[in-house]
Amino acid sequence: MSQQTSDKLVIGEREFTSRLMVGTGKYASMEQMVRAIEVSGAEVITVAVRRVNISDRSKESLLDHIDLKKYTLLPNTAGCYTADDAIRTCRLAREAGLSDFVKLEVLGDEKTLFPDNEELLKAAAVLVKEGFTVLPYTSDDPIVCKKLEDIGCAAVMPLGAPIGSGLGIRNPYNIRIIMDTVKVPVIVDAGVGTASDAAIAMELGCDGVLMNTGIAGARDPIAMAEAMNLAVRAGRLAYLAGRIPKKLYATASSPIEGTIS
Ligand SMILES: CC(=O)[C@@H](O)[C@H](O)COP(=O)(O)O
Repeated sequence: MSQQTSDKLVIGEREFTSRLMVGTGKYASMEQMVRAIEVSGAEVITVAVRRVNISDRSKESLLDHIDLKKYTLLPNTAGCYTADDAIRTCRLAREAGLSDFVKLEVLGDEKTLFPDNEELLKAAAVLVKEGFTVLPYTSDDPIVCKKLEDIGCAAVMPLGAPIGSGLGIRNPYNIRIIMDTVKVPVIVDAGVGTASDAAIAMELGCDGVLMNTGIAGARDPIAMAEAMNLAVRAGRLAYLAGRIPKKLYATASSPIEGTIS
């Protein structure tokens, strides 16, 4: 079996072949979103619970456009600023039959959209106890990630950069420390701007990448979805293959030993 087919991403009791997770916001149309998701090869799709009409499922909803047999839905708590609000949103998502596999976001402020880690830890503790599989969006802080793992989160999702910024992986050193610190999967979430950002995250050894704006905001979202698909797979393969050590000086590519003088 090749590395590509045997190399699964395992989160809690779920298993995935693709290591790319994608969002559903900011597309020009539902048709464009559906096509981009398909081309991205993603199996996990995150949807803001606030965007789903859960009170009246007879009305048109974002979910009408997603093949729920094909994709794993990851409801998220985008727009929640307190633990209570995020907990309530997850409960609503579960009661409405969306999923108990949730991306937990508790934001600190509207300008940075950075996580409020204090509220995040509170919400994660409650939701894990209630049986949710919790994937928390957090800052790139190894101590917070360790606390989230100890609480029982199934993965940690440190930001690469602020949501929607496209700044890429701003602190690869912290991401590496997080990977040394926790045993649960590390999924870089937010800030990925282009394919090389995704490849860098994967080459660092991250278990996956979650993104939305980098694809939906591109001039050609379908082409970018394909680029991200390839970049995540290329980065993963390069990580598994093992990069050569960096050296200051040259080493000849054609060795001189054994040559005919
Ligand atoms: C879709 C979603 O969950 C976002 O909140 C996520 O954090 C992605 O961020 P980018 O839009 O920067 O990729």
